[in-house]
Amino acid sequence: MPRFAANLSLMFTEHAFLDRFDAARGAGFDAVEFLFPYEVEPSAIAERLQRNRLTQVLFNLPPGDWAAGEKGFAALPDKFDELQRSLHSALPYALATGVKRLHLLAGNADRRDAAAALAFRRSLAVAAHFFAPHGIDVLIEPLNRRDAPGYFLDDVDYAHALVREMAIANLKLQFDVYHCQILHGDVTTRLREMLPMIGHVQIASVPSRHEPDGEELNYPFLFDELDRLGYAGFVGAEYRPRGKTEDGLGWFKPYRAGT
Ligand SMILES: O=C(O)[C@@H](O)C(=O)CO
Ligand SMILES: [Mg+2]
Repeated sequence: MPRFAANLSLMFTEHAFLDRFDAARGAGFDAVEFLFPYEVEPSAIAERLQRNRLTQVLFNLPPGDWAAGEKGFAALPDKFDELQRSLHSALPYALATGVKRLHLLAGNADRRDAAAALAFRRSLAVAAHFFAPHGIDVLIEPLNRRDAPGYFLDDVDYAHALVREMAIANLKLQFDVYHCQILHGDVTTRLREMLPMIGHVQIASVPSRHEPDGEELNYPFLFDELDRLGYAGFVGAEYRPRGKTEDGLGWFKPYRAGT
């Protein structure tokens, strides 16, 4: 049975950020993820995780000015210093939360630009090397072009080939089913092919990015497929609830611990 993590940047937003940990536990989750922790002290997050016996499964490395549309720096040759500083800023959060996966954002750049592609490879190697002594994987995630126009990493096959080719033990693919379905389709075949490189899976319905309970994809089939493939990682519920988060958890009921 897949192990689900509630994404606290999108779910339980009825509550203040720190109170979302309590709400996730109350709804039966054992694990959480979120986009960015950087506006809260690491110790405050650690305290909520401990109090609720929650596993922190993922968060993103700093993105730059997110509100202004920045989405990281890894593929931006002129921002290598900023990339390096961002690794240091994330480390105290990683240590306090015990997280074992960090998503490295690529930034807005053209994938066909040789300088951007080279910068991306260099950043991946540097970030993976930086976090390896802490037992932390660095993940890259292709985003669809409708939600993230201009984003460097806009192709799942390219990302998978890159991770395979670089062959760094703690560099992995973050396979967001929602983005993959919008970019390419053929999700099941890609999961089968890419599983050895996959460090994290995320889900949402397509096209609405609401609860994973209908629309284009058959999630019960995909969850069973992850089991058939022997996927041992987490599945991040990264969706925007249609209404109150608790009211939309019907999809999760069969997978709740103790049910
Ligand atoms: O899918 C997404 O949007 C997220 O996983 C993310 O990290 C975007 O930055
Ligand atoms: Mg995602």
